[in-house]
Amino acid sequence: MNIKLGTNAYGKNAVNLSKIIRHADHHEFRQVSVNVALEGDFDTAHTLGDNAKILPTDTQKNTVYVLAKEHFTNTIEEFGLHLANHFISNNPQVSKARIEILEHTWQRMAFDGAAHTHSFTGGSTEKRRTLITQTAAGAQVSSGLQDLLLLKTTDSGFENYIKDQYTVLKETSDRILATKCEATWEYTTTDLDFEATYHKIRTSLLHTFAHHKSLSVQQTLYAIGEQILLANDVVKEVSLIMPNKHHIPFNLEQFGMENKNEVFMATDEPFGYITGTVVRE
Ligand SMILES: O=c1[nH]c(=O)c2[nH]c(=O)[nH]c2[nH]1
Repeated sequence: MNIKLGTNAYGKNAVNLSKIIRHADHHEFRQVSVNVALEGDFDTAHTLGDNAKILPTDTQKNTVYVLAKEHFTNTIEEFGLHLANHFISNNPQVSKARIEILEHTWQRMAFDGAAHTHSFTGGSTEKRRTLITQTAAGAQVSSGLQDLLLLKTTDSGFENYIKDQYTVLKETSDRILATKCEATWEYTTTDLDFEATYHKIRTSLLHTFAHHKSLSVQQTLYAIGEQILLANDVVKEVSLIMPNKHHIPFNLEQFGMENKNEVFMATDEPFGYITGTVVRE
């Protein structure tokens, strides 16, 4: 029987790093979590225990902190590209470097419309994310966001679906639509204004969610992906995960009252799980 090593990778996950960027009149605070994964010629490490081609994950972790001093000054995309390039350029045994960066957002406190110089609020669930993959052929960047809570109180319905012997769900032309959105988009280039493009796409996502008259989560998902592609030539495709965070009308009739679509029971589980990728033909 012939046995060999299949796909493999190794690296350091959750390298948690925060950085103060000191500007003349205010501080910027950045907090990221970095995952490094390397693929390459590591067969003998697995089959013989020969570590001659292994750059320790501890060294990978240190590299993230050291390079952050000079090279984490801008977007997570630029920092990720620098890290990926470092591992590829300095390690001939590495054929692919994957750098994933998750950014937790902190906002400067504002008093009477003026941002405080060095105090921040955080705790939003939303995170910005990027994945850089670099091989000898070049680098590929995909970016996105996760844990973005979205909700609208009208302009959402769900009707005309299949009804079989197990269907009890009532049709509705007016329901709450709520989701915890995860979006990932693949860029066609590594040479672009990552900051401006990110904010343009995020705004487009919010705008479409807000203005779309939704016949289903599926339709809203497609509309968001379509708008992002229509407005951004630099985006190749968009993947969205939009769980349906149900708010079910509570039956007030059992207490002699009418529920005019005002009182709901928010249920965490089970939840609908709607995913899709929107691509150019
Ligand atoms: O937007 C929706 N899509 C579904 O597929 C679905 N299924 C369901 O029970 N409610 C909903 N809502």
